Amino acid sequence: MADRFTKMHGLGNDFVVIDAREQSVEMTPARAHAIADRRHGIGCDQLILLEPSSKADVRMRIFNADGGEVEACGNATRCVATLIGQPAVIETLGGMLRVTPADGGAEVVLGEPQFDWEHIPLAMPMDTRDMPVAWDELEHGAAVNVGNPHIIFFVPEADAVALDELGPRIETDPLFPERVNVNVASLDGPDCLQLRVWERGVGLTQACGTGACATAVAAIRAGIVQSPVTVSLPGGDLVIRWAPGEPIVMSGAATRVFEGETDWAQFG
Ligand SMILES: N[C@@H](CCC[C@H](N)C(=O)O)C(=O)O
Repeated sequence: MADRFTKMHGLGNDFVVIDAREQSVEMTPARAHAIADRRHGIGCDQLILLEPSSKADVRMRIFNADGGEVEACGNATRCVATLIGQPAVIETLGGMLRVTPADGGAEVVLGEPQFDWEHIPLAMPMDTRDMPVAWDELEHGAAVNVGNPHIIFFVPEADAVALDELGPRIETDPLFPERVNVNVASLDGPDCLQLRVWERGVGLTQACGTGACATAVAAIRAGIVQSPVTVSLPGGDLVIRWAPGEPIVMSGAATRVFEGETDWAQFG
C-alpha cells in the first residue's frame, strides 16, 4: 500500500504532514531529515506526524529539517487545524493547543509565554527582558519561550541584518543548551512589526508562527507596541493577541498544496 502525505504551508513555511492515525509510520530523526531534503526527498522545513492522543483530539509531533524533534510549530498548527476542520485540542511536546479553523486559515491559542531563564532555557541566570549579550550588531536580546525557545533583537531595519551569518552563530551558542530560534524585528507603523527568523534546525524560513508570537510578546512587554500586533514576515502577515497573565492567540493563513503518495522505506 502506498504511503500518503499532504504538502502544506503557512505563509511559505512548508510541511510534509503525515497522518499516522490512518497508516502506521515509523519516524526517526534520520528518516525525517531525508524526507525534508529538497533535492533527494520531498522537501519541507518541518515534517509533521499526526498520531492518536489519549488527552486531546490529536497528537502532533514536529521534526525540523535537520531531523530533530521539537516542541512547537505555530504555522504547522494552523495547517493541522484546517485539516481537522473544526475546533479541536492538539497535544504537542510544548503543551496543549486549542485551534479553530477560520477564513482560509486558523486561530491557535498557545499557552502563556515563559520568561524565566531556566525555562528558555539559558545556561546561566540572566534578565530575559534585556540580556547583556552581543553578536556583532545584534545586542541586548529578549528571550521568550512560547513552547519552544526564542531570542528576539529589535533593530532599526530587520532586512539589513546578516541573519544568514549571525543566525547559525547565535543558534548554537553555548548560552542556549537546547539551541534557539533567532528573530530580528523592526517597528513598522503603530502595532506592526517586520520580522525575519533564523529557525533552529532549519535556517532562514519564509515565516515562523512561534517566532511571531515570541516577538509580539517581547514587544508588548517592552511597551513598543500594543495588542493586537500585526507581524509581517517575508511570506505574509500574522496577527498576535496577548496580555500579561494570558495565553497567546495567533491568527493567520494555512494552505493545502497537494496530496502525495510515496514509499517511506526509501528514506531509510
Ligand atoms: N516554523 C515554526 C517553528 C518550528 C520549530 C522551530 N524551528 C524550533 O526548532 O523550535 C513555527 O511556525 O513556529
